[in-house]
Amino acid sequence: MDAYQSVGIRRRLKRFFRRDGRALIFAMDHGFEHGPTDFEPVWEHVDPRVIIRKVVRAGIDGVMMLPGVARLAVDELKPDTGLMIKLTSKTELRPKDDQLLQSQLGFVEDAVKLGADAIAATVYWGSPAEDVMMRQFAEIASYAHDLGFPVVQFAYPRGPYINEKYGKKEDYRVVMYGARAAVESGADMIKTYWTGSKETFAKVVEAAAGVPVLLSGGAKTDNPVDFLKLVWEVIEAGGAGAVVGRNIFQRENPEPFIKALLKVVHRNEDPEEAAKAEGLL
Ligand SMILES: O=P(O)(O)OC[C@H]1O[C@](O)(COP(=O)(O)O)[C@@H](O)[C@@H]1O
Repeated sequence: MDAYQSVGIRRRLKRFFRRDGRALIFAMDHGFEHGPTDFEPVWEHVDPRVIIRKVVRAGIDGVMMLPGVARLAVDELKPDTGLMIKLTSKTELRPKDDQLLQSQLGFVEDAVKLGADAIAATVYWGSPAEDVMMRQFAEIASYAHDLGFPVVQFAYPRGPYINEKYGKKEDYRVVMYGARAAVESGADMIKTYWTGSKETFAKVVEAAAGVPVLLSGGAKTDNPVDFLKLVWEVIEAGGAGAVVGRNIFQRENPEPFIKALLKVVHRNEDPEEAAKAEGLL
């Protein structure tokens, strides 16, 4: 018979993933990680209530945010919207070299009190501060699992040695390495970078050995169809979906775009067809 924790982890993961095993999750931790200037393209979205109301109305599967934003905006969520609370971040105010460390800013109990369904933390694999983040993730994951909560690792390789040896953090060998390190350190869901092709992203998915790999959205694309095509390739490569921030909240009217994304993620719809159906083309 399964331990209570295992049942809890399975049940809470289902709040994000539909029967197809895929999810589209909205990322809303930028006010801290990048600063409020990230919202300048559509300033009204700086109020988390405003943008969370829109993404929930559009049918998003889950949302990710820091504890303080959850306190402001969770009333906008539907009962079945998955809530992911991230417990680490860093500001862009600290010295550049220190930005290769994500620090812990909240605790597992805080996420539990807020009604989280999953708990997230970032590890910058390859950073000079990798050791600190490994320990941080281990402590968060161990306690979260004890309480029956799944843990999500934002596995973001970055550091001087990576650039020296591989040239860029998006090299598939690096991304694949980070995803595998996330699996081996106990992650139940992984978010990472696009590797440039379906073939190489498929290797990242394979290296994750069945732990769902989701795309980290990245900077907003001018043409929304370009992002829809990127997500389509992720799904074709075996990815489990995407966690998207700027490509949603930096668009004036994000709802049709989200609905098109949901068609691509959950119905394998052709990106241009999905865009047309939502009036984006
Ligand atoms: O590491 P970067 O490139 O600064 O981006 C970090 C941001 O990207 C995310 O992981 C995903 O958001 P985006 O879709 O805007 O890239 C956010 O959760 C996080 O704040």
